[in-house]
Amino acid sequence: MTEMFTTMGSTLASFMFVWAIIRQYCPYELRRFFEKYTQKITGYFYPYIRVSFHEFAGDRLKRSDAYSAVEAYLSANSSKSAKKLKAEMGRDSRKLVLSMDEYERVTDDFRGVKVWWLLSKSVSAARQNSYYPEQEKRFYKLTFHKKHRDIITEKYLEHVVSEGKEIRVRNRQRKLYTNSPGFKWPSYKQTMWSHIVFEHPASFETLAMDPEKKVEIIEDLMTFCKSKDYYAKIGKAWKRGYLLYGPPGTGKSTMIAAMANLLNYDIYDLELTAVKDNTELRKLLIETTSKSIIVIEDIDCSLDLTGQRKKKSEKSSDDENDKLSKEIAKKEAKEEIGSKVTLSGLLNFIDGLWSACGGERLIVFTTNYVEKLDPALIRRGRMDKHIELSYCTFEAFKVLAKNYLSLEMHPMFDTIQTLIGETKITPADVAENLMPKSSLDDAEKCLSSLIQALEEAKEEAAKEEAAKKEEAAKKEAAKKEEAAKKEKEAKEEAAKKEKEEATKEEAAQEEAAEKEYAARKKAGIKENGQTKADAFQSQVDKETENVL
Ligand SMILES: Nc1ncnc2c1ncn2[C@@H]1O[C@H](COP(=O)(O)OP(=O)(O)OP(=O)(O)O)[C@@H](O)[C@H]1O
Ligand SMILES: [Mg+2]
Repeated sequence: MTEMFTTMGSTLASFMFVWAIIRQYCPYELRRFFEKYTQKITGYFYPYIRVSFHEFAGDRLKRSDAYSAVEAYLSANSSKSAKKLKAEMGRDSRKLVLSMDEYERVTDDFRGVKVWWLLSKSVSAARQNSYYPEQEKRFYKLTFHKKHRDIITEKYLEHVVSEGKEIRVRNRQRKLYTNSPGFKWPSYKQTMWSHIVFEHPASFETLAMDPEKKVEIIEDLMTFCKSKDYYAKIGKAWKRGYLLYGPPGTGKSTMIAAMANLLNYDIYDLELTAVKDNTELRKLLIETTSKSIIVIEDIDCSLDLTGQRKKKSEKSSDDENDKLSKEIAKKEAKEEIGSKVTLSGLLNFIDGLWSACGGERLIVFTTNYVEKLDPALIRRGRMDKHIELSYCTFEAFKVLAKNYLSLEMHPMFDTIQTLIGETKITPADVAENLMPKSSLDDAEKCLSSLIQALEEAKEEAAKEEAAKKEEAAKKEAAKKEEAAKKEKEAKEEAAKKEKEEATKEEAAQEEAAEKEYAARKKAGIKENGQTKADAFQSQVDKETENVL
C-alpha cells in the first residue's frame, strides 16, 4: 500500500513537472490548441453540463440578479441536505436564515431529474504594488446530465429564478444603507454602501399630522407602488420625488421611516457631503436596489450651489486690470475642480437617464428652508409631491396623546386646544412633554406639563412679538429721523444754492455796472478831448484873424 502511494506520488509529481515545463515553454497557440482538444475529448466522455452563476457578472457594477435568486432558492432548498451552512438574520430579526456555505455541494430534484449545485469561488491574486486587495469571485455551479438539457434550461432554471425571487422578498431584511465616506478603493465585489438592519417603529398611524393630509399621502404612496404598468404606459421611469419641508422637529425623518414601513422598502440615506464627485454619485445610484427610498436630508446644507460660484468667478475675471481679483477667480476655478457634487450632477441623479435603472424608487429630500433651494431642483417632475410639515395642530396633538398616554379624551384637552391654536409648538416638543418622566407620572401630570410648556411658549412668543414690534418701531423712528435729516440737508443745500445764485447775480450786475461806467467814462474823455480840440482850433482861428 505504501509502495503504491509512493509510486502514485512520484507519477503525479512527474506529471506536474512536465505540465509546468509545457506551460512555460510551449507557445501559447499550441497550448490553447492542446487545451481545446483535451476539453473536447473530455466532453465526449464526460456527459455532464455545467452552468455557472457569477456573483458579479458583466460590468460588475451590480450584484447579479441571477446569483441572488439562486442563492435565495438554495437557502430554502439546501438547508436540509447541506452539511456546511452559514446563518444570517432573517426578516425582522426574528428568524435565522440558513444557506449553503462555500465549497458545499447539494443535490436537487426536479421532476425526477437530479442536479447538483456547488458554491465555489476563484481568487485572483492581488496585483503587485497595487492597493487593491485579493479579489474573490464567488459563483454557483449547476451540473446536470446532458440528456436533461431541455428540461433544465427551459423549465428548471425558470423555476429556480421565480421561486428564488419570491423567497428573497419573503426573507428580506429591510436595510438602512449609508454611503461610507472613508471608503476609497472599491474593488469590484464591494459595494459603495454599508448597511444595518432597518428597524424603525414609526408608522403613519403614530405620525401626528392633519388626518386628511395623512390619508392623501398614504394614498399617493400606495398608488405609486401599484403603478408599474401605468408608468410603463406613460413612458416614465417608475420613481417619485417627495420634498418634505418644515421647521426642525416636525416629523420629516419620522415620516420617511413611516413611508419605508408602509411600503416595505429599504432606505438609502445618502450623505451628499461624503460623495466625491458626480461620477461617484452615479455609481451610488446604480448600486441602489428597487423597492427603496433614497433620502437626502437637509438638502439646503449639503449642496454647494456651484452656479453661484461660477457667477462670482466670471465677475472677477471681467475686471482684467485688477490682478488680485484675477487670482481669486483662479482659486475659485481650482476649488471647482476639486469640489464635490454639483447641482447639475444632482439634477441628473434625480431624473437623468441613469435614474431610471432599478425602478420602484422614491427619492425624498428634506429641508428646513425650502425657499433656499434652487427652483430647478424642486420643480414638479423632480420633486413631484411637496409636503409641508408644520407646527403641531390640535388634531396632531390628539394622535400624540393617544400614542404616548393612550388618551382619546380628557377635560384638559379644551385648554390645550385653545393654547395650541394660539402658539407655535413642534410635535417633537409636544411629544417630549407628553412622555412620562418617571413611573409616578400619570396622564394628568403630563398634560399639565404640556399646558405649562404651551403657556411658556405663548409668553415667549408674546415677548418676541413685543421685541419685534419695538425693533420695528425703533427702525421706523430711525427711518423718520433719517428722512428729517435728509430733508433738512436738502433745504440747507437749496438755501445755499439760492444764496450762491444771488451772489453771482449781484457780481454780474456789478460787473455790468462797472462796464457801463467804464464805457461812459471813455465816452466822456472822448467828448472832453473833442471840446478842447475844438476850443483850441477856435482860439487858433481867432488869433489868425487878429494877425490878419
Ligand atoms: N409629526 C410627528 N408625529 C410623531 N412624532 C413626531 C412628529 N414630529 C416629531 N416627532 C417626534 O419628534 C422627534 C423628532 O422628529 P423628527 O426627527 O422626525 O423631526 P425632523 O422634522 O426630521 O427634524 P429635523 O428638521 O431637525 O431633522 C421624533 O423622534 C418623534 O418622536
Ligand atoms: Mg430630520
